[in-house]
Amino acid sequence: MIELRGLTKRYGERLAVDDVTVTVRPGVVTGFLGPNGAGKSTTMRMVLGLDRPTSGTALVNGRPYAEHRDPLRQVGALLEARALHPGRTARAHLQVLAATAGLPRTRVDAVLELAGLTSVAGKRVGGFSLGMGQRLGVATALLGDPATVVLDEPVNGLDPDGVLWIRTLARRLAAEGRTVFFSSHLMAEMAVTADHLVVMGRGRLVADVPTAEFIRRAGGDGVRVRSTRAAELAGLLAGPDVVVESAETGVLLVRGVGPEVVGDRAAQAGIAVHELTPVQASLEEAFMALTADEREYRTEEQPA
Ligand SMILES: Nc1ncnc2c1ncn2[C@@H]1O[C@H](COP(=O)(O)OP(=O)(O)OP(=O)(O)O)[C@@H](O)[C@H]1O
Repeated sequence: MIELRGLTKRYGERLAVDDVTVTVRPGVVTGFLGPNGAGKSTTMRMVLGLDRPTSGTALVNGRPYAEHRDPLRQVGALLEARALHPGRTARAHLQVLAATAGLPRTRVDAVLELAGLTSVAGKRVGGFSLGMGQRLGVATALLGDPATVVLDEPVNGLDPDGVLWIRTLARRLAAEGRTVFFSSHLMAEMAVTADHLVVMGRGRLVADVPTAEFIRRAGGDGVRVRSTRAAELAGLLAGPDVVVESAETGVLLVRGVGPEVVGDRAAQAGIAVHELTPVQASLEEAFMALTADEREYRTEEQPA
């Protein structure tokens, strides 16, 4: 579990993280979204004790990171900037870490296997591709069999196989009851991987909601209806929770009721319908709508 309470980080005049209070729960995959410069990396660094909050607290499994006596067993992290000794093999890299943290050597082979790196375990990491380096980063994060896993942009540089691997792994780790908190710029990836979303914009918390709810808030799912009697049908569908828009002549976009209701009402009135298509709002649209203010502000603030 990660608990942020009034978490704030100021760099000179800039409030990188502004009074953020949020709980990242175990058992679900939580995605961390926000435009560039929103404060995601700074927040993750404070969770991991790499940056000191100006005010507020960041607790991991009930304590600040620095107060844990066995930090690698508590939280595993993959951060964007990783320093790897290029001359070391993948196995040696993990063995050094395991020895330093007092972890059993068996964990090294276990995470090499988990990350699909067993066949290249004896190769020097200096020759690793970005994707292999990313897999080694994830293996490193999981070395201590941690209850909480923090991954900053884990799918960066991964091929489609690697992306699928991260998705499956994140879901498995959550199903095992761990807290999984990961950031990504790939909205489509978030939509299929994250159960819950924490969204930041300009240092502030913009949303802390289930993924489905996030999409619904920004317009939600709808039904596209085509009929020569569209205006008449729009009148029949009108209601307090129903929004009917007309995208083009003879076409309606209906929100608030499902395709069954639209079809039934049309049939009852004897109105022929030539198209009835459920339309899902994309996570990308939802994200853009929710963070528009934050991005506009930043553009004004930092002219290119
Ligand atoms: N060490 C630092 N000194 C000064 N300002 C910093 C420092 N680290 C971050 N910032 C500023 O704090 C703000 C938040 O940055 P941060 O890297 O946390 O954002 P982010 O959401 O991770 O962005 P990105 O997606 O681009 O990585 C930015 O305006 C950044 O310029």
